[in-house]
Amino acid sequence: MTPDSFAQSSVPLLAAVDALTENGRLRRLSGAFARFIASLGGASPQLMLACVLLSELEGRGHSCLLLAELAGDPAPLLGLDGEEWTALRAAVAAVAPWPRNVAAWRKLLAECEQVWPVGDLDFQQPLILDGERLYLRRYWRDETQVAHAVRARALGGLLASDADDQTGAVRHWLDLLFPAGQQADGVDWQKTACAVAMRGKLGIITGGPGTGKTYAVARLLALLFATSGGQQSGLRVALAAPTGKAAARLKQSIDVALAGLDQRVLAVMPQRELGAARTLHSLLGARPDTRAFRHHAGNQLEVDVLIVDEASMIHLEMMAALLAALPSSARLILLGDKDQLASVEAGAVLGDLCHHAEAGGYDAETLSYVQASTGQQLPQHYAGRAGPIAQQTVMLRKSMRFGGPIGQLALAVNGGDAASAVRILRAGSGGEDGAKVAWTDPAAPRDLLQLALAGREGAPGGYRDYLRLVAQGQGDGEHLAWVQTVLKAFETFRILCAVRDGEWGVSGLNDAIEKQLQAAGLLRRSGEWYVGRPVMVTRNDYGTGVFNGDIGLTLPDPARPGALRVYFSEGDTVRSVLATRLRNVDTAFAMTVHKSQGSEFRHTVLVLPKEGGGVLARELIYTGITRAREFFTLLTPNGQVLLEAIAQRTQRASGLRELLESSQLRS
Ligand SMILES: Nc1ncnc2c1ncn2[C@@H]1O[C@H](COP(=O)(O)OP(=O)(O)OP(=O)(O)O)[C@@H](O)[C@H]1O
Repeated sequence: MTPDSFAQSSVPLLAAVDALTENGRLRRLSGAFARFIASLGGASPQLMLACVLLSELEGRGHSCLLLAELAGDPAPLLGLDGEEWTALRAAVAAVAPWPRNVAAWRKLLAECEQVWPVGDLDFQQPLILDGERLYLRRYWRDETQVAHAVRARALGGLLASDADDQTGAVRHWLDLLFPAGQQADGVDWQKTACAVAMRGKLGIITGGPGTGKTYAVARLLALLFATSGGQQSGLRVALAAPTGKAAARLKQSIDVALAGLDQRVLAVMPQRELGAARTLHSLLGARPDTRAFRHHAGNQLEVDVLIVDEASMIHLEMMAALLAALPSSARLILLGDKDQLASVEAGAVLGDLCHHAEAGGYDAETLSYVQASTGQQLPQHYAGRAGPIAQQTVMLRKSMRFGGPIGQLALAVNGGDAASAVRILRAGSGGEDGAKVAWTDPAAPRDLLQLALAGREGAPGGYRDYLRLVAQGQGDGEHLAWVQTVLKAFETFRILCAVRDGEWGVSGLNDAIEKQLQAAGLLRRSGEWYVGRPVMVTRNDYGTGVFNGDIGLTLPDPARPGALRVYFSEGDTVRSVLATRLRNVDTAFAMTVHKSQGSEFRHTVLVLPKEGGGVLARELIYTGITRAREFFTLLTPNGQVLLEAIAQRTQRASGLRELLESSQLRS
């Protein structure tokens, strides 16, 4: 085909793409990306359609496009209905042959000028065809780098079970640190996790909320100090998490856990303070207006141990950057819940890393090391040959915090058992006031407003509490102490939504709640900024030092009468910024489940919309439930939506899992 005939043959497809874009069914970026690829020359309508799909999927967190989806029916994956997909397909088929199966798609794409089929000579084409996956070059590179780096860490320099001195020392300290013994299946998984993390340069500890990940990692730190010189240890430890809130929570929990250590262990710990936990952006040295970091392969971090919490929130690009910046001599410990929602941006790194965590899959070498270092024989059903990452991964299986209905509900949802989930929720609602879990069927959003105002009978929260504290003012007390009291009260209760738009979404509910609180005399709104306004930052701002996802409260500035500041809680400290300096913020009485990751509230309300589909899946419900520390309320105008969501699993297309297992890594 000549360039002109290429352009002509793409006209019907681009018209179909534009029509869907106008209706808000496709991202504007997707059509623009396909046009950009066509502008480089030689793009067939089939390739342009693949580009549109690839771009759409990237927006939904997938790192690649599986040719099997392209050859089958990708409509559900794209959130399109059958007719919309048929229109796109017909626009291609009208002018060019429609590839019949995966092999035909592979052949067609491999012949495109803008596609690099891995293994051929690389001309730096923007698209990459790797086996039966089509990638944007950036994600292919990130996946490859992550797989290389993680495998190298999992394989390199492992302690052997017969390395008598070192393994013996690990055993000695572990027996002291974990005297109580069994937790689940006759195994102390926390002790096992510490032993496995001591074995090499990678330790992955996954588990649901309250399974003691932080408790275990605090003991791991003590063990690392004890075996590296005790009080004279010069071990450089860094603590980090994807968000400021999660970082502050990690530091607080580690401090509490360290304080509870046995005196014999404390005696060998260095007296110096662990540094504050930082966000990954700050640890790596993010720079304004660029995706590059100050720390990278050529200027690595100066740490010996890096502990990263809430690892499920780390997206592919960030994980690649983190691994590049970490010296190979440093130990990386990842903590997180593999069943939570994956990162907002592309990738499902922790989920891919933890693919075998449930089953174990430990090989003979690992079993023998665990026996030598912990004195425990893992049950036979955890034995297997699951690859190097699985050997360095331990799943904590018993919640130390949730025994009651919230824990049971989370388990039922995670296991896809909708009937039990409904039973637990309904039993709570029918029971006494103050039930730990409850289900409310509102007819209209205004039914939610009472809950937003005052919580439910016997369960704490409602925004009334913190707003009353705001109204009382600081009196004769110290300003900062008052701010901390108000922030604490605000943190007890939160309304989480599954979706952003519509009357049951974040935007509709924020408006409605604001009006209700105003009508109740709890808010005095005048203009955009008002005393008591909770806000969420929607974009990193290096000038003011606030980051996407940070939540703050607007309160009077003690130094300037009439001025307002937004206060952000960070563990024991509070940061504040003049309200007028914050440009990218939303009101945050209601927030999405996605944005709530890394936070917990005493009472969490999860609001589901009237219609299912889209983002509504098991992981979202599970993440919402596990944000509740003591009380959970589900609110949905249509119970069917809950059932459908529990039945639906989120699968993100990625080649990472396969790569991690492969002994022949692409390069
Ligand atoms: N082995 C244990 N013995 C006694 N208490 C424990 C043990 N493990 C954990 N806990 C307690 O259980 C609670 C939850 O533990 P921890 O905060 O470490 O869990 P987590 O998995 O890090 O939770 P989250 O998901 O909230 O981050 C804490 O109060 C902790 O002190």
